[in-house]
Amino acid sequence: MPFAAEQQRTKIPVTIITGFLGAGKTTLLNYLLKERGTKSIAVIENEFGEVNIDRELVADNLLEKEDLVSLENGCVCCSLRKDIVKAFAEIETRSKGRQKPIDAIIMETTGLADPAPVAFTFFANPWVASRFKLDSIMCVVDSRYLLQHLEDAKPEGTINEALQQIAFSDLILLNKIDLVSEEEKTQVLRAVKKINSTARLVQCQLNDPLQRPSVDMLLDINSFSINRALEVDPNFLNSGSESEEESQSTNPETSDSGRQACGPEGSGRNEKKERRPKRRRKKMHDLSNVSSVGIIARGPLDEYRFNMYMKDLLSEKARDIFRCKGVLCVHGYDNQKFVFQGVHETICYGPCDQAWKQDETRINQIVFIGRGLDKRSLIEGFRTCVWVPLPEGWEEFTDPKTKQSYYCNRKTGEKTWSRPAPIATAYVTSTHASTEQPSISKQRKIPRLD
Ligand SMILES: Nc1nc2c(ncn2[C@@H]2O[C@H](COP(=O)(O)OP(=O)(O)OP(=O)(O)O)[C@@H](O)[C@H]2O)c(=O)[nH]1
Repeated sequence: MPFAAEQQRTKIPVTIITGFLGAGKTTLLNYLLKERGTKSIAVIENEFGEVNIDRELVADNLLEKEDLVSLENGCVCCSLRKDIVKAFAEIETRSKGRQKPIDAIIMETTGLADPAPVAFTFFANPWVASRFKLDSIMCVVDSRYLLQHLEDAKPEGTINEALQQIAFSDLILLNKIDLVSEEEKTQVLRAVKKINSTARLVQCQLNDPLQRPSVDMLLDINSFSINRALEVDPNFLNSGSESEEESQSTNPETSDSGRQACGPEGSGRNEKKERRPKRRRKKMHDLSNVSSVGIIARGPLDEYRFNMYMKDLLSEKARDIFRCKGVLCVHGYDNQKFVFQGVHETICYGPCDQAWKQDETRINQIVFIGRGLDKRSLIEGFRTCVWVPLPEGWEEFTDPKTKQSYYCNRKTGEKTWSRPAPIATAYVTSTHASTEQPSISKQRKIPRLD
């Protein structure tokens, strides 16, 4: 075998999973991990919000917990670009202790990431290029919301993330076909083909074992093509912001390809950049009006209150809340852990496969990602959902017809539907608050709200 081909063969294939918020990327990742057979797979998980729910949802499908590297609270295409190289280095270091070497890496990007700069790392950084090859960029499309996301008005000169993700992929999974009519599906297919007519297109329902593509169709398929990337963006190979020294770096510790990231904050002015020759102006990745609010609350949730809170919130804000998800501890369910998943107004809330472990701290973690989020009212609302014991004299009853709880004061005879509990003991923290850090989540550096 010629040397170049042999070298290519021994590189670890990397699959990038892209797709808008809530499209089904983690569902796909978990499916690939469960059905991996004898392959040993490492995962790079990138989460936009500081509260990392996906790590929790993926962890149980890993062979070893060391197989997961998390890049949190930012986008790999923006502020965390330099961290991609470090993540690869981390995987290489960790895999040295393994009996079986890593066969493949899957990187799940945030739903707001532009895959182009991530792909660029494979060509710009010689250290990465010598060890890893980009096998495929796979885009999971949410058939129900794609058209809405494509229509989103974006400021002049900025990218539409949903469009860019489709344009840059070589395999497109048209997911959630159970949620659209035939006519809607035809419209979505037409829109996808208009953006990208060359990618392989597979219709699927990733949450249904009978409607998923086989793993062989998804991993180690060698379908990324640099020529196609250049067709989509002739400037692709200039698209990074690496300076000459950075892109030649063979040491991942010093690699700093994220310094001049896309987006208004990242278009940083350092001297190196100003000395470089001018390139054709690229579209920016502008997330200035999009934010995430992460909330961590100790103590079980009152199920009824939480339902009401979400119902009220989504009846007003469903279009702007792109995504919410959480792991919850609900009062009255012993060790049962709950997962909450929301994509705009589509909500799914149910028991998790795993129970709370004996020594696990029972906390609720929830994250909202969206446009123009009102952080304080989200947190205050969530605070009222935390369950606390009833005050002296009050008892809880269940209405036999509606099955809804109501409360009765034994002494005064007063009745009420809403829980008459003081909520001052509720303990809620926000990832965006500014005061000091409580003990509950030390390693995540989440500041305390109250
Ligand atoms: N109806 C339906 N729901 C699906 C399908 N695939 C995934 N889901 C659900 O969609 C929700 C979001 O799925 P995830 O896999 O977490 O989406 P994601 O793209 O990883 O989300 P982010 O990481 O937040 O961007 C979950 O409730 C899934 O169970 C599908 O084919 N049909």
